[in-house]
Amino acid sequence: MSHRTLIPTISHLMSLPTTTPVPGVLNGASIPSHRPSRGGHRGGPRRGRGARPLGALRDGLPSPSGHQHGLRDVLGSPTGVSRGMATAAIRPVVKVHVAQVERSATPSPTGTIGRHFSDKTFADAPISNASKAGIKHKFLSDVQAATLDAALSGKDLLVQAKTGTGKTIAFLLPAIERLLKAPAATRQGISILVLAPTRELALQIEKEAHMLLAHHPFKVQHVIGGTNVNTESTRVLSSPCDILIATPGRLLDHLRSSALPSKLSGLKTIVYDEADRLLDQGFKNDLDAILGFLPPKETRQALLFSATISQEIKKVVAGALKPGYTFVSTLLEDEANTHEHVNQTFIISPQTSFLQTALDVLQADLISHRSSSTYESTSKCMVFFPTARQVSFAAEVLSQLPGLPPILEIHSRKSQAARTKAAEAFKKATSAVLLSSDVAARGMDFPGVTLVLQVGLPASADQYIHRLGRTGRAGAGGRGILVLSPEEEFFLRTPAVRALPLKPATPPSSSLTSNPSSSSSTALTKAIAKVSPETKAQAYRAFLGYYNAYTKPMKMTKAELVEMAWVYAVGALRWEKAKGPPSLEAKTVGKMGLKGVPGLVIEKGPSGRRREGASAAAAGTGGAIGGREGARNGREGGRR
Ligand SMILES: Nc1ncnc2c1ncn2[C@@H]1O[C@H](COP(=O)(O)OP(=O)(O)OP(=O)(O)O)[C@@H](O)[C@H]1O
Repeated sequence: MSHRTLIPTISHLMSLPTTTPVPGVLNGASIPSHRPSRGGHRGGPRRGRGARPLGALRDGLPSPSGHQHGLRDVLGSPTGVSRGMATAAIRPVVKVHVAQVERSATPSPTGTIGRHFSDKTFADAPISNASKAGIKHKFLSDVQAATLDAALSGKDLLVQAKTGTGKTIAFLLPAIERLLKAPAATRQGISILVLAPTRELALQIEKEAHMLLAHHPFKVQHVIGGTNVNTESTRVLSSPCDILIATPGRLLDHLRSSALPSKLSGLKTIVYDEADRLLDQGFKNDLDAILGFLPPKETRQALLFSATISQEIKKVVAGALKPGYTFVSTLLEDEANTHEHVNQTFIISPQTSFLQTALDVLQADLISHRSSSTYESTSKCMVFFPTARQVSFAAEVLSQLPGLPPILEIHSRKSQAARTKAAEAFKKATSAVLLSSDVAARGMDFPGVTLVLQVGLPASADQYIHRLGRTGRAGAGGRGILVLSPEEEFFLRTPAVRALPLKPATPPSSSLTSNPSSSSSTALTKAIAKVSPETKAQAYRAFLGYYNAYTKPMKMTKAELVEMAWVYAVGALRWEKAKGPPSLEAKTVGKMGLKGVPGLVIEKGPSGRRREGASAAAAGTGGAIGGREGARNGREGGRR
């Protein structure tokens, strides 16, 4: 028997300017680039166009695109919207339509209470039997129910719905259905193009598409970075492909060098998954170029989906959508954009104790998910660090420690084969720890994640929300813990974060007291001692690069930042004090604006190194901070 409640789903019809942006150009010239007075990076650093911080460049992450905004801010009252949109280019909402979606507390197929599931069934939905046969779920989720009709009618949609509520089916299903109904003569080449910001997400969407296409004649393929471009090109061009799932950088490579553009001339639907991410600065150039190869937007449907809609996206959506597009949000007004069933806490800990705190939290989760009969644990944790290099360091340390489940790592410094392997292993694992940078922050659907642990400052409130969204998916429960240092506490005071139900937590036993004689602490110290100086030097450089972008909100001078990095090197990485700080390339120091700041060691060239300021001196290793990594990972739009 189902207990039913009526939950409003709010759909806004937006009127767009009479000045249509130039086809094929995102964020066309008609859209002013000034930021709204509200929103933007109120607590975090705001990064201007073209001014990507080094911390971001290092690991290839572009500027955080903005804060999470409450529904009122996104949709707004008429005044709120005009303020939120802040331009004449996108006019205020002219019509508000409040639909009702019936939610059901009927247990979902996974046995959990599906709080984000409607009581519309796929069996009764206006879709083909072939699609019905491919779907294993019974009830449509809120976002699926709220968007199906509009998407089937061919409208352009901008959709916001919480993480893990089934957005993938919400865009794939109607696109496939529309393709099915299209005259056979128009189904030439690639009809549906799905863009995703990371390779892992593209592969995951492809899998979901395979499931939906099980009883359809259509074929799906992917083009993603990190694999052989020529092999990929041959596969896509010589085999049937109705649906292409792509990361922007690699897609552009193909568009520029192969016959792919002609295969896309009949494109019917373009999907932007993690739309706010795809439309931010990190992908802008690639996206602009891609759209230049596609037929005009008037001839195709565009579906933009994300759990977060930042201020940035509001300024650029008009380039991707047709005028008169529909905005759908399944978030209720004033509702926090995270799941009620995911308990969120934070711990304040010095950065030098971060790894000990993480270890204690992981061990506590392991114990709390241990079966009293079999003694097996179902603890499955994702641990996010700000940079790829910090992930590498943590992985080298934690994988040496006994008593932990398998330690997996996924970040931009790993080969694609290793990344895919780690993602697959974590999907299948009953108990494991996945250490990750932001490459796995969005979209990834790992079943049964019991805990998301975020260690260190998240790049933005949105990024915090997306990372947290790796747990509590499809109505399941989960827990989120954020570990911040006193310097990073400003993050909690930013308006978007204050709106979240984040509560202080008592740190696990040994981490803050850091009793050096405790066995866990001793084991950790020994493990850190075995990590290579190069890994530590890279973690130091990455740390410096990342936090360099946050000196303003941390209310720090550059000299204090350098000092903080040195404390981190000695205290957290156990870098040998007598060696002096790991060296940095002069050009990197220049880019970071740290020239002349005391406490840095700058490489002079192949022959030696030069000290800046007053710290200890000694020989060290070379290596760039982020520029090279940024360039390498730029194909995913600068993901970490
Ligand atoms: N109608 C449904 N009923 C039950 N489970 C569903 C339904 N639709 C999707 N799911 C499952 O919910 C999980 C999350 O789906 P999906 O990955 O599409 O979420 P999402 O909203 O795109 O998340 P994110 O914002 O993190 O990208 C998947 O395991 C998917 O199989």
